[in-house]
Amino acid sequence: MSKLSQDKVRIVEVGPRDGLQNEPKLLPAAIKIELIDRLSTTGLQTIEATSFVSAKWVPQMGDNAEVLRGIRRVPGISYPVLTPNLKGFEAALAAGAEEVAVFGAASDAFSMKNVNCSASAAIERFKPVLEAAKQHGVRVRGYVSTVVGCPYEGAVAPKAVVQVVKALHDMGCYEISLGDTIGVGTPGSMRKMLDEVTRAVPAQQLAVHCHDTYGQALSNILTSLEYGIRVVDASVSGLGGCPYARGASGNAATEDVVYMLHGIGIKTGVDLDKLIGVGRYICTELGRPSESKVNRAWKGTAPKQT
Ligand SMILES: CC(C)(COP(=O)([O-])OP(=O)([O-])OC[C@H]1O[C@@H](n2cnc3c(N)ncnc32)[C@H](O)[C@@H]1OP(=O)([O-])[O-])[C@@H](O)C(=O)NCCC(=O)NCCSC(=O)C[C@@](C)(O)CC(=O)[O-]
Repeated sequence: MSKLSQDKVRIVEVGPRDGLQNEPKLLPAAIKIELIDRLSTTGLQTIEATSFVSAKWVPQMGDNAEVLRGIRRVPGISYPVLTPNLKGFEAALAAGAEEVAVFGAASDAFSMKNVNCSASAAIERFKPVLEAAKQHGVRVRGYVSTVVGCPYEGAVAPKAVVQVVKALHDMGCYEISLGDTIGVGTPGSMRKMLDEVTRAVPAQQLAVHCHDTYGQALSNILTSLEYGIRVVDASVSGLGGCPYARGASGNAATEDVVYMLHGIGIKTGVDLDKLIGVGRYICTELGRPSESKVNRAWKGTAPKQT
């Protein structure tokens, strides 16, 4: 673990999408834009802005084009958006997307609830997205949900995860994010899954996306670092969850992830003070407390770490 202290981790901030898609309060586009603009001042390099899915399915993302068009894009920061199919990709492209993400799952039951088709049918829908993205010079990230557990099928076999990860990798996704969608994973189940996935696809092309339902997200992220993974998804103040995984809480809070990584000596480029300010801003707008322990405890400076 000592070698880690020279390393860098890129954080993919998913609060404006993964966070807000599952907040009961519908925020106006102007607040979402303000959130993303404020996040752009914190040193984050990747901020997932919205998703081009059906507003009938996820009404919270119905203002996707307005949000993507409204943000102030900072050079050097990527603002990916979710696109489940070609229709979503075309709408995202028209609104100026330069990076998109396709999202598959390792469990059929979850895939049916989430995108109304099986896991393998979803992969088929991604093929034209990847082709169109290539033509337009748009980068594509891939997600695999339910990598350790599914809300409908229970434990998920690592082999099922490998199959989807490999399909997305072979299709041309530059990075694949492994989603513990319902936050049931532990370092034990993460290791079993990562043992097999990192044999199939290099750790340099993987990310982790750990929801914190059972309070294991930071431990699971730390476990993924042991495997050489250096991209971590997180949601400011731990906002959100997944609309098709009832009871799942939000992602690891970005503030907590940054605090942990900086404590190990890993660089993220993120200014924790600024990030905490953004977390407080969006929680005030949502009228809810922050899920970030660091945000709640912060008194202006980090306590001395030993
Ligand atoms: C995928 C669909 C659209 C399929 O939905 P469907 O009903 O099977 O689609 P369809 O092709 O049969 O079309 C039905 C209607 O939807 C429209 N439609 C078709 N595509 C689009 C589109 N892209 N954008 C807007 N509208 C669309 C289409 O035009 C048509 O409109 P109508 O003729 O009825 O007026 C639907 O199931 C859907 O939108 N699902 C939402 C999924 C979602 O956003 N889930 C949350 C994100 S995933 C997640 O959170 C997990 C992740 C990534 O964070 C990682 C983790 O934690 O594991």
